Amino acid sequence: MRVFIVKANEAHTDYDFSLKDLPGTSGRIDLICRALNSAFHLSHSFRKNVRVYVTLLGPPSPPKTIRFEGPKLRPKILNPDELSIAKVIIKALNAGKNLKGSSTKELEVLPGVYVSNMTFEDVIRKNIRMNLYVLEEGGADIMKVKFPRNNVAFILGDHIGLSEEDLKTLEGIAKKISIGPKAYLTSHVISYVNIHLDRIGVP
Ligand SMILES: C[S@@+](CC[C@H](N)C(=O)[O-])C[C@H]1O[C@@H](n2cnc3c(N)ncnc32)[C@H](O)[C@@H]1O
Repeated sequence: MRVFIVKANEAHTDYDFSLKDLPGTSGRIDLICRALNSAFHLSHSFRKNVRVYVTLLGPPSPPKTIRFEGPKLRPKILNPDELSIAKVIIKALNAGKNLKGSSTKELEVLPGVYVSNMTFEDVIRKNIRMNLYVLEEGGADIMKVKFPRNNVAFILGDHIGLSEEDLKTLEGIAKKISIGPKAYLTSHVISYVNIHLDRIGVP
C-alpha cells in the first residue's frame, strides 16, 4: 500500500466557500483536489493501492481528516476533475459536522471516503508502523533511497508547507527525502513519487 498524508494548513472545515472560486475562498481546497487526482488517477485507470489522508486545519472547526481508501473507492465517485473532487470533500465536511469531540472515530461518507476529527499528529500516530518518509526540499535524494516492498507512507505539506515544529516531531520517525532541487507543487510531488515507485517496482 502507498500512503500519502497531506497537511492542509488553511483548508476550510465547513462548506462556507464558493465552488466558483476554490483557490480564493476555501483555504486552497483546489490544491487538495489536485493532490487526490495525482494520488489516484492514471490514464483510463485508477490506483487501487493508494490511501490518502488529508488533514484540514482551516476555519471554522478544525481539525477534520478525510481518508480516501483506494481499494474501496469507486472510481466513479472520485472523478479526475477538481470540481467533482471538491464536491466529495464537501460531502465529507457536511457529514463531519455530526462528529463531536477529539475522538479518532471515523464516519464512512461514501464507499472508501471517511471523515474524522483526527489531528495531523493522530494521523501520524495511526501510521507509525509504516515506513514513513517526509517529502521536503533538501532531504535525501529519492533516487538513492532503498524503499521497502510495501507499507510506504509519505508526508507532505500544502502551499504553506510543514512547520519547523512538524519537522521536529517527525525527526527520528520519518526519513526526510527530496525529489529535486526546487520547491514543487504538492500534486506534482505526489505524481513524481507515484511514477518513481512504479519505475522501481514498489507496488
Ligand atoms: C509548494 S510546497 C511548499 C512550499 C512552502 N512554501 C515551503 O517552503 O515549505 C508543497 C509541499 O510539497 C513538498 N515538496 C515541495 N518541493 C519538494 C521537493 N523538492 N522534494 C520533496 N518534497 C517537496 C513538500 O512536502 C512541501 O510542503
